[in-house]
Amino acid sequence: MTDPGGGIPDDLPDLPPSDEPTPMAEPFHVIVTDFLTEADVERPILGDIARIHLAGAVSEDDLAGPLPTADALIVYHDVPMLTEASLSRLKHCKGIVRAGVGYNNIDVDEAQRRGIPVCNVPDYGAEEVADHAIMMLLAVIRRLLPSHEAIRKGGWDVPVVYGVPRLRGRTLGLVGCGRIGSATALRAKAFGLDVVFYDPHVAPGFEKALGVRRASTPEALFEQSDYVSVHCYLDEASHHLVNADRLARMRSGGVLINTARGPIVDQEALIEALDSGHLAGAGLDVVEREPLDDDRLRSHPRVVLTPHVAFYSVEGFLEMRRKSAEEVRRLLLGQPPRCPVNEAARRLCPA
Ligand SMILES: NC(=O)C1=CN([C@@H]2O[C@H](COP(=O)(O)OP(=O)(O)OC[C@H]3O[C@@H](n4cnc5c(N)ncnc54)[C@H](O)[C@@H]3O)[C@@H](O)[C@H]2O)C=CC1
Ligand SMILES: O=C(O)C(=O)COP(=O)(O)O
Repeated sequence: MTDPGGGIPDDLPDLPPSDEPTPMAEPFHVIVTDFLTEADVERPILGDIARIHLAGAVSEDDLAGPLPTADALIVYHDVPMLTEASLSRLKHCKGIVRAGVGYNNIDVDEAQRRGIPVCNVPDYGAEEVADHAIMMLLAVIRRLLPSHEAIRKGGWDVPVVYGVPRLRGRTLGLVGCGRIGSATALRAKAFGLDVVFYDPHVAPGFEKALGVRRASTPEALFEQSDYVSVHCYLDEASHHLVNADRLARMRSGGVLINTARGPIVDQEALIEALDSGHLAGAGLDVVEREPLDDDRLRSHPRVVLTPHVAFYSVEGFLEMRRKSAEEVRRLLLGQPPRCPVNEAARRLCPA
């Protein structure tokens, strides 16, 4: 897929300073596993030391041939999972860079066992995702799509909004309050929402600094919330964290927004809560299996869907590509990486 808003940015970094190691006679081999169809951003950053191969893989099998030659990988999201099978094919890989925040599509533990450093790009599109979450909340609550559809069909259907609640004074619960959760909290406060979060890993006192409240358990969060927006990462602990029991604890007429990862929400439980009327609606940028294969969600009148695009802006996407290529450059040259996610990568950082 080609980035529709892509192109070469004006502010690409200068060529490497002359005290860097001399480029090798035999260039490194960087494989971009999926998604990209042009390396116009990556080549100016890596071209003096590496050849870039766009594998265009849509399944792990597609990577079987190219992987043994890789000195580094840039991984997007189209390959469903970079598992042990793929990692075992890497013979001299100096590092894997996930071009994005969530690295749940890479078996990081297996990479660790093999001593392969893994890094991500955690800082390129938090504001876009927060904007997207708020947009979805507003669209669901203010019934944007039914209104729009009615007009498209020739109507001017005022009753479509009857029953819409006032936003100010309601409570938004955030599951996870890291970069994106915090950015969503700040936006929600500007709308007059009371914000509460559940996040077992953020430091005490964080809530005061942000001007929000903290719930001590997921149950407490759901019980206090009219609306819930999901912003944690996907791991074993957060898989199906949003389940039937917790949805039932939400105030009636609630709305669930998920811009994080589909499997954090039990999709069956969500559909039941929508169909029973307990939930007034949902906004989903991510679903359990992508692309969406469930017609009940696709055609649901109170669900707003987008195809995993919350991160996207022209500027954010270019920033992510540039930061990914710069990280690969550091790994290839044996320099400390900027954003290590496993111990093998952290070991390259000075103490
Ligand atoms: N839809 C999209 O386009 C995008 C989605 N994402 C997703 O959003 C997630 C969050 O991104 P950031 O805020 O940048 O990450 P972050 O690492 O800054 O924040 C994640 C927060 O979730 C918390 N957390 C982890 N497990 C939890 C649990 N079981 N319960 C409650 N909180 C928990 C962590 O303590 C952390 O504070 C990413 O991991 C990624 O999956 C990220 C970028 C774009
Ligand atoms: O950066 C992230 O984590 C994202 O979700 C961005 O989208 P992707 O995962 O690349 O489909």
